[in-house]
Amino acid sequence: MEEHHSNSPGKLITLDGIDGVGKSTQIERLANVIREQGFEVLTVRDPGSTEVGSRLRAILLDSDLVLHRRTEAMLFMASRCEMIETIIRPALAEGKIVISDRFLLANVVYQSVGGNVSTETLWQLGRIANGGLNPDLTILLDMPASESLKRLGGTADRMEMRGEEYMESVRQAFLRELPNAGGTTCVINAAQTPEEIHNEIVGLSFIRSAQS
Ligand SMILES: Nc1ncnc2c1ncn2[C@@H]1O[C@H](COP(=O)(O)OP(=O)(O)OP(=O)(O)O)[C@@H](O)[C@H]1O
Ligand SMILES: Cc1cn([C@H]2C[C@H](O)[C@@H](COP(=O)(O)O)O2)c(=O)[nH]c1=O
Repeated sequence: MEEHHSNSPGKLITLDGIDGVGKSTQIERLANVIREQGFEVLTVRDPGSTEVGSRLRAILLDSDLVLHRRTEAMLFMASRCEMIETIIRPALAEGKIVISDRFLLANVVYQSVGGNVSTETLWQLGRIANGGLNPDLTILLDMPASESLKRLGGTADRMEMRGEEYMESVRQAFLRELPNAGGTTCVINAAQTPEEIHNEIVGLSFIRSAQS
């Protein structure tokens, strides 16, 4: 399968990182800034953003189903495939800026840690499921799991129930696997105020050049 970044007029930006680092908070701010520059922006959530993706999200995160780790991985990939083919690709073809809350990088790190599926297998399966679509920019928000998990309220989902040690291992895997995400990548310290993080994101040369 030929590997290519989105070669459509649009751009695919993804934000990722362990639970609680502040992805949703930053995506909202970033989308507003890019819209103010006159671009059409679409935000999506992985897993989710389609009917089947929302149903798979419920199965994956909130059900008590026991899943083999490869089953878990491929269900996330199935959700992403539907989101790419029915939502993301058409938006890119129309020249929109698509910002995704998570993407294949999360799949590789969350489903490889503590399981018996290698990162190499997950990258290979995930790239097939994505039809070869890579992000143009991946922003990794990074901070210790011991701090990010303090920010979470409510009922823990399947991944959060695996505990702090698992989440810190996922954090380390994010840092290790980021270079394989394709396109431009960057790490931003998430242990700052929302404003400081936002200013770093909008200051990225990729973001500034997309606006020029
Ligand atoms: N820079 C920050 N400093 C302190 N608290 C923050 C910061 N950014 C977000 N928060 C708070 O942390 C919580 C999680 O934020 P947010 O939902 O944006 O994170 P997330 O990475 O999307 O989380 P999840 O992965 O669980 O969806 C929210 O209560 C939010 O208000
Ligand atoms: C895309 C993707 C996500 N996950 C995990 C990561 C989180 O714990 C949840 C998603 O919920 P959030 O509100 O975005 O934090 O699912 C995963 O394990 N594998 C994936 O491919």
